[in-house]
Amino acid sequence: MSSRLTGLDPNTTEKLQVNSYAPGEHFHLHHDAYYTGMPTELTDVEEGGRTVFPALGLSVKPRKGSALLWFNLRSDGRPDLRTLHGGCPVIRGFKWIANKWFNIKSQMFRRPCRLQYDEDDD
Ligand SMILES: O=C(O)CCC(=O)C(=O)O
Ligand SMILES: [Fe+2]
Repeated sequence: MSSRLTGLDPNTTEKLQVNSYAPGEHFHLHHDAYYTGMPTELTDVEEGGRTVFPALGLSVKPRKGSALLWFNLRSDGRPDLRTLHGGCPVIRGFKWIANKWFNIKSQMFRRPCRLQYDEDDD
């Protein structure tokens, strides 16, 4: 299912990773080394638990059944530093997410390294 949504090669993915956060729990700001992750929200959270991207000015409220997809690495394999993100503390309720990680290996045919240099990539 996730390879249909992402258009990526499903052969170099990690096993589905399920994480839960109780009230007060959070995930510090970080960059992920996988090519892309697709956290899928398994629950609605009463309050808090947003996923935030401070460099992009984005904050996303967890909603049951929704998935977030972004590319941590550029097509040349270097990290895209704009993807710094974290999970804000849950205030009320519980947050459960399932993460599907795609490695960059074998994605060169689906998302080839571009010949054109794009300044937006830096
Ligand atoms: O819980 C979140 O909103 C973010 C989770 C995350 O970034 C991760 O699992 O790598
Ligand atoms: Fe992450």
